Amino acid sequence: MARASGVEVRDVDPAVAPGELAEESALRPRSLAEFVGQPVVRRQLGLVLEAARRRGGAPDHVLLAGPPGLGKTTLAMIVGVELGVPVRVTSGPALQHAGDLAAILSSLDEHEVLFLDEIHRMSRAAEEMLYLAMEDFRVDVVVGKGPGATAIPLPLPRFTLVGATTRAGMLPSPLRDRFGFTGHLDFYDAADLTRVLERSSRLLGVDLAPDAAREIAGRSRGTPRIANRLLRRVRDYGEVHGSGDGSVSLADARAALELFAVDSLGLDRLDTAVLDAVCRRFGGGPVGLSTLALTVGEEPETVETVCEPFLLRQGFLARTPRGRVALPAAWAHLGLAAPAGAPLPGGPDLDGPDAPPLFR
Ligand SMILES: Nc1ncnc2c1ncn2[C@@H]1O[C@H](COP(=O)(O)OP(=O)(O)OP(=O)(O)O)[C@@H](O)[C@H]1O
Repeated sequence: MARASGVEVRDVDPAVAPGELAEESALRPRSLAEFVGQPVVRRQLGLVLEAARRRGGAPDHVLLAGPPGLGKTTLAMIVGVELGVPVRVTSGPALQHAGDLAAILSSLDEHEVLFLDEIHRMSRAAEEMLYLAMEDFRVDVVVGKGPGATAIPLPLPRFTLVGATTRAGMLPSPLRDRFGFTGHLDFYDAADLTRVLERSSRLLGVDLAPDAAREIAGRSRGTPRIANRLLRRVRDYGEVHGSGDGSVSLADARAALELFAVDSLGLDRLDTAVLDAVCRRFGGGPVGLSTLALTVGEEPETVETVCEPFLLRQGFLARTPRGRVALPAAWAHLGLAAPAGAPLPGGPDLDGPDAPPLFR
């Protein structure tokens, strides 16, 4: 945990080396004005916060949904900064007992923000307690056991819950319905990622050539966290093999990205393994999620939340009632010829986060 602008900021990114966490944290935008891209969510959230500020009250609960690394945690911290209140941080997996949640809720101060990351991974008991806390600002603490047990209502301060999830479709509707605003974060386009990289390189003191920034942006999988990570590797390359004066050229960027095996579209090892499995191993599919995950040696949830959204968005894969299928772009990217009768883009649109489980 680190304190910044009166807000507790916790950075947990297993993909980043420990020495880089402070740097990663330093790159986080601290206000909505600094937050690049996501114009719709920025304007919607800006309005919700401004109205609450004018009323002098706490805003409605906010749900932030989208793939990893797009800025959900960053926005949660910004909610605290914009409202001028502290943010308490916890996560779904940490709330396995209702008592854990009751302890956090009862220690909140009036108008504080509670950031609950991975909210879809909360236990059922904590989730039920949260319904009451969100709606009536109270929890019922059960005292005693069996028929003699009594529920003692404990009033809570008026707080704002900011929930974040990579699996909006997994949230039960009573929970979803209790959020007054849901912001859906989408992958960033290359122009916005270029702006993220310009800002980050300024903060890191790297003199990044504009064409080098565009090159990194185009290979960042639409994700600011990946853009920042690649920038650090490109900076390393520039320091060791480049001019050594803090400047990074397009040639440095290309050589570094090649060294770290980031392909022309930014697909990483797992993305490529998934495409390769669907095309080569399963003849283009359909193949079910568990079989696919087993084949590439990953957890189904990782394949589904980290890898697939980008591959679906890029038109490499489609979901059908019988499983994942490769689209022509996947075959072309792997340099393979699509077999006759391979599915074409524009088939059944069953790949949204809210698609019924049958289709996932
Ligand atoms: N809009 C943005 N502008 C500039 N930088 C951004 C933006 N969004 C995210 N970043 C950068 O990307 C990093 C990752 O963002 P963040 O941790 O908020 O993502 P997340 O959606 O919460 O990811 P996860 O689901 O994995 O927790 C941040 O450290 C920040 O530097």
